[in-house]
Amino acid sequence: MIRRNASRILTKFSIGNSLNVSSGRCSSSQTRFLHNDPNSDLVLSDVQKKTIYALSTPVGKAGVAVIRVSGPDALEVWKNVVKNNSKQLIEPEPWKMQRCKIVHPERNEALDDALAVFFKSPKSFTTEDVLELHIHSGRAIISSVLAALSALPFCRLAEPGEFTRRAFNGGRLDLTQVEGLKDLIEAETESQRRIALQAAGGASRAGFEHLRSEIIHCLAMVEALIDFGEGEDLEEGVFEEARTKAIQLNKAIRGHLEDGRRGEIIRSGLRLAIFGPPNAGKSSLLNFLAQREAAIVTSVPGTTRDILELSLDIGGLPLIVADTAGLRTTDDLVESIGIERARNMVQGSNVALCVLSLSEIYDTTTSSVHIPPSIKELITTETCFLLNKSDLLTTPPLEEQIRKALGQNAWIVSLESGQGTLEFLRAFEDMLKQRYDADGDQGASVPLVTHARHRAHLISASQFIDSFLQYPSEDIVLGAEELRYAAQSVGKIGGLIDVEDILDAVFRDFCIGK
Ligand SMILES: Nc1nc2c(ncn2[C@@H]2O[C@H](COP(=O)(O)OP(=O)(O)OP(=O)(O)O)[C@@H](O)[C@H]2O)c(=O)[nH]1
Ligand SMILES: [K+]
Ligand SMILES: [Mg+2]
Repeated sequence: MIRRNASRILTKFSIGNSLNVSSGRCSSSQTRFLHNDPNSDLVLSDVQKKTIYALSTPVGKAGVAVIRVSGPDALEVWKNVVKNNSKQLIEPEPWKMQRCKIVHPERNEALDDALAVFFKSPKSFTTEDVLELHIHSGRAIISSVLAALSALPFCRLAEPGEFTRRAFNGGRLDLTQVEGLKDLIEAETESQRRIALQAAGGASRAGFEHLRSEIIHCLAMVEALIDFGEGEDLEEGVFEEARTKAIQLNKAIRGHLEDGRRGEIIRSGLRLAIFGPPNAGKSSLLNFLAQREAAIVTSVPGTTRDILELSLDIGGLPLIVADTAGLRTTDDLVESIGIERARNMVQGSNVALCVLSLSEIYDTTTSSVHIPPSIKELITTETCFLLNKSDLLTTPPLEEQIRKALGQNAWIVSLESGQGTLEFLRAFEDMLKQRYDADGDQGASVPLVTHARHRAHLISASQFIDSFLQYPSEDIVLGAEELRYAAQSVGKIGGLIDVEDILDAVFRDFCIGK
């Protein structure tokens, strides 16, 4: 009786492709995958079965190049090409580097003096048998070894990303780890590296898996209620408990969604817009940040017309810094288009830095700050201020004074003399790290959502949970559907579907049927 009910739950969850369809149930160590299209037949297709090889390092002259081989015949590849000095077979000792000669399988000619290592399945990157040949990196050597491998009829050249694809299919990596691995390779700054390493190492996977198992736990309560009914076999109050849990879960999901998009911003680069009136020193600031004469600086107001963007690493954060046209009313057609672009740039930025000439906005007699209306309309509570040209005032105000009018993120500098610039840079970096960085001790914690895809699935999970909460206890069958969809939405983030945890949750938490 219990088993029948349990397998009914299981059947409902058997969506997507199964690696072991005929066996019905997966053992807890096995993992099943939900591909984006649940009807696709991607799993273990012919493409997967063959042994593949590829150069894993860039082509060119260097000390070492690595050729990777993966698949059921990796050992066969070893036997054909990995030999000792007398061109005799070497027995592979798994996971141990072995000195060898790489030999052409047909001509028996030594191609290179090398190191080889055999990774026995499943303890390998792809979970298949893997062979790595560490050869000297030179065009002729690399092509002779690749040609030798192509002479083996049971091997073929790998498609782009195919090793990682196999690691995913084998359950070594989930989708967040695949994305993390790609981001790690592409990381250009410290914060990007840190965030990608977390994801590649499985921290995002663990976070999403936890969320999904909590939803499943909630679903299991509702399922038990449907199957056994409250009162007889189940304790009272299960429905309320499920609702309370669902409310908590939605709160947790919203917490992840309301992270200021830090993860996505760090991956793609933080957009910093420099804006302000003409001649304030906006282009001078860009040049200071870039440490080169990237933008034209002249005493002519309206020098910058179009947007000039540079990618910079500031304090380990990736910034896309935009210098913009000075904001003023003008009859010049070209300049007015530039000003329109500047406004859009400020509004679309993550951080806006307003550069003002201190002598023009600070009244020394009244100690007050006056900002032109064309600038004022673009200012928000998040706007940062750089009051430039302090050298033009005999007694410039203290930063504390101007912060009373402009907020904490305001600094006084002279980009010409260099006065205050390093202090500004340090404080500005700290502020950015506080807002965006994924460094545990410096700023905020590592964000869970690093891709728009994660966000979309989390939003739909949250909506399904909301729908569940709309149903009264008489309609829990319909409510359960919503929870099921919520779990699936979170499952899609990692591309993983593991059915065993549903059953575990049911049997662990309820004393059913005694
Ligand atoms: N005295 C003084 N002059 C400065 C300072 N910073 C910049 N300047 C000068 O101010 C003028 C304008 O500088 P830019 O950097 O071109 O100013 P901008 O805001 O980009 O100007 P537009 O592109 O025309 O809007 C140039 O002559 C700079 O040399 C400063 O700290 N002190
Ligand atoms: K100028
Ligand atoms: Mg300029």
